[in-house]
Amino acid sequence: MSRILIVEDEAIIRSALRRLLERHDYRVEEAGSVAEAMALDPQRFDLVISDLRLPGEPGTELITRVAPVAVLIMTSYASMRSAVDALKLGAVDYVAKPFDHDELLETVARVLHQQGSLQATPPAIADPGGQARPMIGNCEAMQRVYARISKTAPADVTVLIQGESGTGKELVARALHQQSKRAKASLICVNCAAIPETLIESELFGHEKGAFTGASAARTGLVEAADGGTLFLDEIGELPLDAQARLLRVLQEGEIRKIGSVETRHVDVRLIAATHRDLQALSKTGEFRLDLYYRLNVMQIDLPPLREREDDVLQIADALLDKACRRHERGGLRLSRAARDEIRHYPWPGNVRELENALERGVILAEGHLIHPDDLGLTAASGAPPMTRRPAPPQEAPAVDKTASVDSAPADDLSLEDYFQHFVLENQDHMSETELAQKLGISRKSLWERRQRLGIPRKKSSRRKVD
Ligand SMILES: Nc1ncnc2c1ncn2[C@@H]1O[C@H](COP(=O)(O)OP(=O)(O)OP(=O)(O)O)[C@@H](O)[C@H]1O
Repeated sequence: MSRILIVEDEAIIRSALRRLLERHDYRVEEAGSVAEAMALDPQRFDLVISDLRLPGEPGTELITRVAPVAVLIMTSYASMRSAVDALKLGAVDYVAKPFDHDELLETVARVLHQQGSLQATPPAIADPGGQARPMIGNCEAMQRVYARISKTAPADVTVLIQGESGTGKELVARALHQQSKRAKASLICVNCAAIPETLIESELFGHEKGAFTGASAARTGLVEAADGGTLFLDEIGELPLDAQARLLRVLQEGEIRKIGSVETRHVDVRLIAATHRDLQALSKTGEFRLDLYYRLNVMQIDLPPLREREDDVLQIADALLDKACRRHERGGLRLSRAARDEIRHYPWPGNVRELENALERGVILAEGHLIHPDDLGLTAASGAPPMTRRPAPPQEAPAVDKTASVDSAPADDLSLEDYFQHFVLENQDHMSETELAQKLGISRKSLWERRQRLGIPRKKSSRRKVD
C-alpha cells in the first residue's frame, strides 16, 4: 500500500483529501507545515502532496528536502504561475485547487507509477461510465500483477491473462489498455463464451452480403472496429477452431478477411486475451491451436484466486460493500464480526464476482445495521459446493422441455436458482456448454450470465466436449 504525506495548513482540505485517498487504499499521514512534515521522517513516504503556500516555509522547500521522494504541489487556479515555478524547482506535478477527485486520483496513481515507488500501486481503471476506480488489494501476488501491468501496458505486445472466473481479468485488460499508447482509441471487449458458436466468426471478422443465409447486408466485424485500439477477447478458450485460424492470421499478418470475401484488409489491433482454462492442455486435445497459443502468450499475467490473496479479501469486501450500500441507498451497514470471519475463510470459488454478489445479497437482506453470515447466504445460494456424488450420466439429467426456458422448469421443493445451480453442477463435467444450455432451454449467453450472477464458475478440470 503506497504511503502519502499531505502537507496542508487548512484542516478541512487536509482531512477531505485524507479521506479521499484512504478510500482508495492509500496509507495517509498529515502535516500542517514544512517543519511538521520534516518531523515525520518524510522519506518513509512514497509521495508528498503539499500546498504551495504554508505558514513558514513554502511547500516547494520540500522538493529538495524530501528527495528522492516525489512532491506533488497543490495550488489555486489564481497562482498558476507559481505552479509552473514549482515544476521548474523539481516538483513532479501540480494539481489546481479546488481539485476534481478523479483527476487528483489519476495524477497520484500516475506519479506513483512513474516514480516506480517501492510498491507497485493498483492501477486506477476508468469504468465504462468514465469513473476512475483503482483495483483493490495489495497482497504480494497482486503487487506482482500491478508491476506486470505497468511494464507490459506500454509495450504494445499481445497479452494472455490467466485466472479463475471472476478474478478481475477484464479489469486487468482495461488497465492495460488505459496505460497503453492506444488509450485514446477504442477498447472492444468480446466474451467468446457468450456468443453462439455459429455467430462468433461473423461477429469478430464481419461478413459480406449474402455470405450465408440471413446475411442480408454486409457487416463490419469487431476486430475491424478495434482498428487502432485494443481488442479484448475474454474466454478465448471457447473460440471455435475456424475462428482461431482467422485470428491467427490477424496476429501473423495484421490482416482480416470478412466471411464471404476474397479481399483482405490491414488492421492494427493490439490483442489482449483471457482464459480460465489451460490452453496448452486444450491444444493437446486438439481444441486449441498450439501456434495461436504461442502467438498469444507473448506476455502472460496470472491473476491469483481470491482465496490466495490473504487479507485483501476483507479490503475488497469493504470496498464492494460500500458500493452496494450506495447502490441500494443503505448507508451505514457494516459486516458483523462473524460475517467478516466467514468472508475471510470461505474459499470463494467464484472469486471477486461471487464476493460482490454475496455482499449485494447481504445489503438487501440485512435487517439492522449489521450484515450477518446468514444474510450473505454463502452456503445456500452462492458458491460451487464440492460435488459429493458422481455426476449423473446425461440420460439421467432432469427432463426439461427443450423449448421451455429454465424459468418455467418445474422443481418441486427447489427454487429456480437452486434448480439451475444443481443441474449445472451435476452435469457440467460431461456436457459442453451448448448441451447444458440446450437441456435447460436457454441460450449459451443466458447460461453464461446465470453462471456469473450465481457465482458458478466452470470447473477448471472439466474437459470441454467439442460441440
Ligand atoms: N481487485 C479488484 N478490485 C475491485 N473489484 C474487482 C477486483 N477484481 C475483480 N473485481 C470486480 O469483480 C467482478 C469480476 O471481475 P472481472 O469481470 O474483471 O473478472 P473476470 O476474471 O474477467 O471474470 P470472467 O472470467 O468470469 O469473465 C467485476 O465486477 C470487477 O469489477
